Amino acid sequence: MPSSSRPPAITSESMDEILGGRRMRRNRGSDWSRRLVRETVLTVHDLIWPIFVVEGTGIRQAVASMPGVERLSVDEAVKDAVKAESLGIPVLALFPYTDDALRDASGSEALNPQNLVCRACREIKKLGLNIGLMTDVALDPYTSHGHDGLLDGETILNDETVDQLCRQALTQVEAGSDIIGPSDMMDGRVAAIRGSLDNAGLRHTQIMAYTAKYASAFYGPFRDAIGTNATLIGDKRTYQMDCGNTDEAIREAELDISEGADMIMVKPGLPYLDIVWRLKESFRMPTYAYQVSGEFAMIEAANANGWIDGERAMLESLMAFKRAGADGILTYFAPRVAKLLTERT
Ligand SMILES: NCc1[nH]cc(CCC(=O)O)c1CC(=O)O
Ligand SMILES: [Mg+2]
Repeated sequence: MPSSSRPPAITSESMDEILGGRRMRRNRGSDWSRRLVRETVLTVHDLIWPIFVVEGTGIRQAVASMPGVERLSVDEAVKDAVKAESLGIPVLALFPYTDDALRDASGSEALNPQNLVCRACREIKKLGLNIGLMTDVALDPYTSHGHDGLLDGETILNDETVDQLCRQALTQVEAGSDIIGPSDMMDGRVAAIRGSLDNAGLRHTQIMAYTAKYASAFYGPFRDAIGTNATLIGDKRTYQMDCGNTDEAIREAELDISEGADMIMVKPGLPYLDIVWRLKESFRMPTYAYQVSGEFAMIEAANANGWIDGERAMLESLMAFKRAGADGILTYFAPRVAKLLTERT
Protein backbone atom coordinates (compact mmCIF):
# COMPACT_ATOMS: atom_id res chain seq x y z
CA MET A 1 0.00 0.00 0.00
CA PRO A 2 1.36 3.44 -0.94
CA SER A 3 2.07 5.41 2.22
CA SER A 4 0.03 8.39 0.94
CA SER A 5 -3.28 6.41 1.35
CA ARG A 6 -2.52 5.41 4.93
CA PRO A 7 -4.65 7.39 7.42
CA PRO A 8 -2.82 9.22 10.18
CA ALA A 9 -2.05 6.87 13.08
CA ILE A 10 -4.58 6.95 15.88
CA THR A 11 -2.91 7.95 19.10
CA SER A 12 -4.30 8.36 22.58
CA GLU A 13 -3.89 12.11 22.15
CA SER A 14 -5.85 12.16 18.89
CA MET A 15 -8.55 9.99 20.49
CA ASP A 16 -8.74 12.38 23.44
CA GLU A 17 -9.46 15.10 20.94
CA ILE A 18 -12.10 13.07 19.09
CA LEU A 19 -13.80 11.99 22.31
CA GLY A 20 -13.40 15.28 24.11
CA GLY A 21 -12.60 13.25 27.20
CA ARG A 22 -15.90 11.38 27.11
CA ARG A 23 -15.01 7.71 27.52
CA MET A 24 -18.02 5.53 28.29
CA ARG A 25 -15.82 2.58 29.23
CA ARG A 26 -14.42 4.30 32.32
CA ASN A 27 -17.45 3.31 34.42
CA ARG A 28 -17.32 -0.27 33.15
CA GLY A 29 -13.75 -0.91 34.19
CA SER A 30 -14.29 -2.81 37.41
CA ASP A 31 -16.89 -4.93 39.11
CA TRP A 32 -17.45 -2.39 41.89
CA SER A 33 -17.90 0.41 39.40
CA ARG A 34 -20.36 -1.59 37.29
CA ARG A 35 -22.35 -2.27 40.44
CA LEU A 36 -22.23 1.40 41.33
CA VAL A 37 -23.66 2.61 38.02
CA ARG A 38 -26.18 -0.19 37.48
CA GLU A 39 -29.62 1.38 36.91
CA THR A 40 -31.83 -1.65 37.41
CA VAL A 41 -31.80 -4.31 40.08
CA LEU A 42 -33.42 -7.70 40.30
CA THR A 43 -34.38 -8.91 43.76
CA VAL A 44 -36.25 -11.86 45.22
CA HIS A 45 -39.14 -9.48 45.87
CA ASP A 46 -39.70 -9.32 42.10
CA LEU A 47 -40.53 -13.00 41.76
CA ILE A 48 -43.78 -14.91 41.43
CA TRP A 49 -43.24 -18.66 41.32
CA PRO A 50 -45.78 -20.70 39.28
CA ILE A 51 -46.16 -24.30 40.46
CA PHE A 52 -48.21 -27.26 39.19
CA VAL A 53 -50.31 -29.40 41.49
CA VAL A 54 -51.30 -33.02 40.84
CA GLU A 55 -53.36 -35.68 42.67
CA GLY A 56 -51.69 -38.07 45.12
CA THR A 57 -49.15 -37.89 47.92
CA GLY A 58 -45.37 -37.76 47.84
CA ILE A 59 -45.42 -37.07 44.12
CA ARG A 60 -42.90 -34.96 42.22
CA GLN A 61 -43.48 -35.64 38.55
CA ALA A 62 -41.09 -34.22 35.95
CA VAL A 63 -42.55 -32.18 33.07
CA ALA A 64 -40.52 -33.29 30.04
CA SER A 65 -40.63 -29.99 28.17
CA MET A 66 -39.77 -27.96 31.28
CA PRO A 67 -36.52 -29.33 32.74
CA GLY A 68 -36.40 -28.89 36.51
CA VAL A 69 -40.14 -28.17 36.79
CA GLU A 70 -42.32 -30.79 38.47
CA ARG A 71 -45.98 -31.47 39.11
CA LEU A 72 -46.38 -31.69 42.87
CA SER A 73 -48.93 -33.44 45.01
CA VAL A 74 -50.48 -31.14 47.63
CA ASP A 75 -48.14 -32.29 50.42
CA GLU A 76 -45.11 -31.57 48.22
CA ALA A 77 -46.55 -28.22 47.16
CA VAL A 78 -46.70 -27.33 50.85
CA LYS A 79 -42.96 -28.06 51.10
CA ASP A 80 -42.27 -25.77 48.16
CA ALA A 81 -44.37 -23.05 49.78
CA VAL A 82 -42.13 -23.28 52.85
CA LYS A 83 -39.12 -23.10 50.53
CA ALA A 84 -40.59 -20.05 48.79
CA GLU A 85 -40.96 -18.26 52.10
CA SER A 86 -37.42 -19.10 53.19
CA LEU A 87 -36.07 -17.80 49.87
CA GLY A 88 -38.04 -14.57 50.26
CA ILE A 89 -40.26 -15.16 47.22
CA PRO A 90 -43.43 -13.12 47.83
CA VAL A 91 -46.01 -15.08 45.81
CA LEU A 92 -46.75 -18.61 44.59
CA ALA A 93 -49.09 -19.07 41.61
CA LEU A 94 -50.94 -22.38 41.56
CA PHE A 95 -51.98 -24.37 38.49
CA PRO A 96 -53.65 -27.79 38.55
CA TYR A 97 -53.17 -30.91 36.47
CA THR A 98 -56.74 -32.20 36.62
CA ASP A 99 -57.44 -35.92 36.27
CA ASP A 100 -58.96 -36.61 32.84
CA ALA A 101 -62.00 -38.19 34.47
CA LEU A 102 -62.81 -34.86 36.14
CA ARG A 103 -62.66 -32.77 32.95
CA ASP A 104 -65.98 -32.04 31.29
CA ALA A 105 -67.49 -29.68 28.72
CA SER A 106 -68.36 -27.02 31.29
CA GLY A 107 -65.26 -27.33 33.46
CA SER A 108 -67.41 -28.02 36.50
CA GLU A 109 -64.42 -29.13 38.57
CA ALA A 110 -63.38 -25.45 38.63
CA LEU A 111 -66.24 -24.90 41.08
CA ASN A 112 -65.44 -27.83 43.35
CA PRO A 113 -64.26 -26.45 46.71
CA GLN A 114 -62.24 -29.67 47.05
CA ASN A 115 -60.41 -29.36 43.73
CA LEU A 116 -56.61 -29.54 43.68
CA VAL A 117 -55.96 -25.82 43.72
CA CYS A 118 -58.39 -25.25 46.60
CA ARG A 119 -56.91 -28.09 48.64
CA ALA A 120 -53.39 -26.78 48.02
CA CYS A 121 -54.45 -23.27 49.08
CA ARG A 122 -56.02 -24.57 52.28
CA GLU A 123 -53.03 -26.73 53.22
CA ILE A 124 -50.51 -23.97 52.52
CA LYS A 125 -52.59 -21.37 54.39
CA LYS A 126 -52.61 -23.56 57.51
CA LEU A 127 -48.90 -22.82 57.94
CA GLY A 128 -49.40 -19.06 58.18
CA LEU A 129 -46.43 -18.33 55.94
CA ASN A 130 -45.41 -14.84 54.91
CA ILE A 131 -46.26 -15.45 51.24
CA GLY A 132 -49.23 -14.68 49.01
CA LEU A 133 -51.14 -17.24 46.98
CA MET A 134 -52.29 -16.42 43.49
CA THR A 135 -54.78 -18.59 41.64
CA ASP A 136 -55.68 -18.67 37.98
CA VAL A 137 -59.24 -17.94 36.96
CA ALA A 138 -59.97 -19.68 33.65
CA LEU A 139 -61.58 -22.98 32.78
CA ASP A 140 -58.89 -24.65 30.66
CA PRO A 141 -57.44 -27.02 33.28
CA TYR A 142 -60.96 -28.34 33.82
CA THR A 143 -62.57 -28.52 30.37
CA SER A 144 -62.53 -31.57 28.13
CA HIS A 145 -61.89 -29.27 25.13
CA GLY A 146 -59.05 -27.33 26.74
CA HIS A 147 -60.57 -23.87 26.23
CA ASP A 148 -60.65 -21.18 28.88
CA GLY A 149 -64.38 -20.67 28.46
CA LEU A 150 -67.64 -22.44 27.74
CA LEU A 151 -67.99 -23.69 24.21
CA ASP A 152 -71.08 -23.56 21.99
CA GLY A 153 -70.17 -25.28 18.75
CA GLU A 154 -66.99 -23.46 17.85
CA THR A 155 -67.82 -20.30 19.79
CA ILE A 156 -66.42 -19.45 23.21
CA LEU A 157 -69.32 -17.88 25.07
CA ASN A 158 -68.26 -14.68 26.79
CA ASP A 159 -71.03 -13.78 29.21
CA GLU A 160 -71.91 -17.31 30.31
CA THR A 161 -68.22 -17.94 30.93
CA VAL A 162 -67.87 -14.78 33.03
CA ASP A 163 -70.70 -15.98 35.26
CA GLN A 164 -68.81 -19.20 35.92
CA LEU A 165 -65.49 -17.41 36.41
CA CYS A 166 -67.04 -15.31 39.18
CA ARG A 167 -68.04 -18.46 41.00
CA GLN A 168 -64.61 -20.02 40.39
CA ALA A 169 -62.94 -16.94 41.89
CA LEU A 170 -65.17 -17.09 44.98
CA THR A 171 -64.39 -20.78 45.43
CA GLN A 172 -60.67 -20.04 45.30
CA VAL A 173 -60.79 -17.11 47.70
CA GLU A 174 -62.82 -19.14 50.19
CA ALA A 175 -60.00 -21.71 50.05
CA GLY A 176 -57.39 -19.06 50.84
CA SER A 177 -56.32 -17.44 47.57
CA ASP A 178 -55.01 -13.90 48.07
CA ILE A 179 -54.70 -12.80 44.45
CA ILE A 180 -57.14 -13.69 41.70
CA GLY A 181 -55.48 -13.95 38.30
CA PRO A 182 -58.07 -14.01 35.51
CA SER A 183 -56.17 -15.50 32.56
CA ASP A 184 -59.22 -16.19 30.41
CA MET A 185 -59.41 -12.97 28.34
CA MET A 186 -63.22 -12.77 28.45
CA ASP A 187 -64.53 -9.20 28.21
CA GLY A 188 -65.75 -7.65 31.44
CA ARG A 189 -64.52 -10.37 33.73
CA VAL A 190 -62.51 -8.07 35.97
CA ALA A 191 -65.56 -5.93 36.78
CA ALA A 192 -67.75 -8.98 37.27
CA ILE A 193 -65.25 -10.74 39.54
CA ARG A 194 -64.61 -7.55 41.55
CA GLY A 195 -68.38 -7.18 42.02
CA SER A 196 -68.81 -10.79 43.14
CA LEU A 197 -65.93 -10.56 45.59
CA ASP A 198 -67.17 -7.29 47.06
CA ASN A 199 -70.69 -8.68 47.36
CA ALA A 200 -69.31 -11.57 49.36
CA GLY A 201 -67.43 -9.17 51.63
CA LEU A 202 -64.10 -10.15 50.09
CA ARG A 203 -63.08 -6.55 49.49
CA HIS A 204 -59.39 -7.08 50.17
CA THR A 205 -58.74 -9.85 47.69
CA GLN A 206 -56.42 -8.48 45.00
CA ILE A 207 -56.89 -8.95 41.28
CA MET A 208 -53.91 -9.29 38.95
CA ALA A 209 -55.49 -9.16 35.51
CA TYR A 210 -53.89 -11.00 32.64
CA THR A 211 -54.47 -7.77 30.74
CA ALA A 212 -52.52 -8.23 27.53
CA LYS A 213 -52.47 -11.96 26.98
CA TYR A 214 -51.53 -12.90 23.46
CA ALA A 215 -52.50 -16.01 21.46
CA SER A 216 -49.00 -17.46 21.54
CA ALA A 217 -46.97 -20.46 20.49
CA PHE A 218 -44.94 -20.05 23.66
CA TYR A 219 -47.54 -21.73 25.90
CA GLY A 220 -46.84 -25.24 24.57
CA PRO A 221 -44.89 -26.68 27.53
CA PHE A 222 -47.45 -25.26 30.01
CA ARG A 223 -50.19 -27.11 28.17
CA ASP A 224 -48.10 -30.28 28.61
CA ALA A 225 -47.76 -29.52 32.30
CA ILE A 226 -51.52 -29.16 32.86
CA GLY A 227 -52.44 -31.77 30.25
CA THR A 228 -54.36 -29.64 27.75
CA ASN A 229 -52.09 -29.99 24.69
CA ALA A 230 -53.67 -33.29 23.74
CA THR A 231 -57.25 -32.13 24.23
CA LEU A 232 -57.26 -28.54 22.96
CA ILE A 233 -59.61 -28.17 20.03
CA GLY A 234 -58.53 -25.42 17.62
CA ASP A 235 -56.77 -22.37 19.04
CA LYS A 236 -57.48 -19.43 21.33
CA ARG A 237 -57.38 -16.60 18.79
CA THR A 238 -60.99 -15.51 19.31
CA TYR A 239 -60.23 -14.43 22.86
CA GLN A 240 -56.46 -14.00 23.28
CA MET A 241 -54.81 -11.03 21.53
CA ASP A 242 -53.25 -10.98 18.09
CA CYS A 243 -49.45 -10.72 18.20
CA GLY A 244 -49.41 -7.77 15.81
CA ASN A 245 -51.25 -5.45 18.17
CA THR A 246 -50.03 -2.93 20.69
CA ASP A 247 -52.66 -0.11 20.78
CA GLU A 248 -55.15 -2.84 21.61
CA ALA A 249 -53.12 -3.64 24.73
CA ILE A 250 -53.62 -0.04 25.85
CA ARG A 251 -57.38 -0.40 25.46
CA GLU A 252 -57.35 -3.71 27.35
CA ALA A 253 -55.42 -2.03 30.16
CA GLU A 254 -57.79 0.96 30.30
CA LEU A 255 -60.68 -1.45 30.69
CA ASP A 256 -59.08 -3.69 33.30
CA ILE A 257 -57.96 -0.72 35.38
CA SER A 258 -61.36 0.95 35.23
CA GLU A 259 -62.97 -2.39 36.11
CA GLY A 260 -60.94 -2.59 39.30
CA ALA A 261 -57.72 -4.48 38.56
CA ASP A 262 -55.11 -3.88 41.25
CA MET A 263 -52.25 -5.09 39.06
CA ILE A 264 -51.90 -5.72 35.35
CA MET A 265 -49.87 -8.30 33.47
CA VAL A 266 -48.38 -8.89 30.04
CA LYS A 267 -47.96 -12.39 28.66
CA PRO A 268 -45.76 -13.82 27.13
CA GLY A 269 -42.77 -11.91 28.43
CA LEU A 270 -39.57 -11.38 26.47
CA PRO A 271 -41.16 -11.22 23.00
CA TYR A 272 -43.56 -8.57 24.39
CA LEU A 273 -41.27 -6.25 26.33
CA ASP A 274 -42.50 -3.34 24.19
CA ILE A 275 -45.96 -3.93 25.62
CA VAL A 276 -44.63 -4.03 29.18
CA TRP A 277 -42.90 -0.72 28.56
CA ARG A 278 -45.94 0.94 26.99
CA LEU A 279 -48.32 -0.16 29.72
CA LYS A 280 -45.98 0.92 32.50
CA GLU A 281 -45.35 4.29 30.84
CA SER A 282 -49.04 4.87 30.12
CA PHE A 283 -50.65 3.78 33.37
CA ARG A 284 -48.03 3.67 36.13
CA MET A 285 -49.84 0.65 37.53
CA PRO A 286 -48.13 -2.24 39.29
CA THR A 287 -47.21 -4.09 36.08
CA TYR A 288 -46.05 -7.70 35.78
CA ALA A 289 -44.78 -9.92 33.01
CA TYR A 290 -45.15 -13.68 32.65
CA GLN A 291 -41.99 -15.36 31.37
CA VAL A 292 -43.98 -18.26 30.01
CA SER A 293 -43.20 -21.94 29.67
CA GLY A 294 -41.89 -21.72 26.09
CA GLU A 295 -39.45 -18.96 27.00
CA PHE A 296 -38.21 -21.04 29.93
CA ALA A 297 -37.94 -24.12 27.69
CA MET A 298 -35.91 -22.26 25.06
CA ILE A 299 -33.30 -21.17 27.57
CA GLU A 300 -33.18 -24.62 29.13
CA ALA A 301 -32.89 -26.40 25.78
CA ALA A 302 -30.08 -24.16 24.56
CA ASN A 303 -28.31 -24.61 27.88
CA ALA A 304 -28.68 -28.40 27.69
CA ASN A 305 -27.07 -28.32 24.24
CA GLY A 306 -24.19 -26.26 25.56
CA TRP A 307 -25.17 -23.41 23.23
CA ILE A 308 -25.65 -20.75 25.89
CA ASP A 309 -24.78 -20.29 29.54
CA GLY A 310 -28.21 -20.99 31.02
CA GLU A 311 -27.59 -19.30 34.33
CA ARG A 312 -26.41 -16.06 32.76
CA ALA A 313 -29.26 -16.14 30.23
CA MET A 314 -31.73 -16.62 33.09
CA LEU A 315 -30.41 -13.59 34.99
CA GLU A 316 -30.14 -11.45 31.87
CA SER A 317 -33.68 -12.27 30.76
CA LEU A 318 -35.11 -11.41 34.19
CA MET A 319 -33.14 -8.16 34.34
CA ALA A 320 -34.60 -7.26 30.92
CA PHE A 321 -38.12 -7.39 32.39
CA LYS A 322 -37.13 -5.00 35.14
CA ARG A 323 -35.43 -2.67 32.68
CA ALA A 324 -38.61 -2.60 30.58
CA GLY A 325 -40.53 -1.40 33.62
CA ALA A 326 -41.98 -4.58 35.08
CA ASP A 327 -42.53 -4.53 38.84
CA GLY A 328 -42.23 -8.29 38.97
CA ILE A 329 -42.04 -11.45 36.90
CA LEU A 330 -43.89 -14.74 36.96
CA THR A 331 -41.11 -17.18 36.19
CA TYR A 332 -40.37 -20.88 36.51
CA PHE A 333 -36.80 -19.81 37.34
CA ALA A 334 -38.05 -18.23 40.60
CA PRO A 335 -36.55 -20.73 43.10
CA ARG A 336 -33.24 -20.94 41.24
CA VAL A 337 -32.79 -17.23 40.82
CA ALA A 338 -33.92 -16.55 44.39
CA LYS A 339 -31.27 -18.95 45.64
CA LEU A 340 -28.59 -17.26 43.55
CA LEU A 341 -29.65 -13.79 44.67
CA THR A 342 -29.72 -14.70 48.36
CA GLU A 343 -26.33 -16.42 48.17
CA ARG A 344 -24.81 -13.29 46.66
CA THR A 345 -25.97 -10.83 49.28
N1 LIG B 1 -55.57 -20.03 31.25
C1 LIG B 1 -54.55 -20.59 30.56
C2 LIG B 1 -53.15 -20.25 30.90
N2 LIG B 1 -52.71 -19.70 32.06
C3 LIG B 1 -51.31 -19.61 31.96
C4 LIG B 1 -50.93 -20.09 30.70
C5 LIG B 1 -49.56 -20.21 30.09
C6 LIG B 1 -48.41 -20.12 30.98
C7 LIG B 1 -47.14 -20.62 30.39
O1 LIG B 1 -47.03 -20.95 29.20
O2 LIG B 1 -46.18 -20.71 31.19
C8 LIG B 1 -52.09 -20.47 30.03
C9 LIG B 1 -52.03 -21.10 28.69
C10 LIG B 1 -53.02 -20.83 27.67
O3 LIG B 1 -53.58 -19.73 27.58
O4 LIG B 1 -53.27 -21.75 26.91
MG1 LIG C 1 -59.84 -7.61 28.56
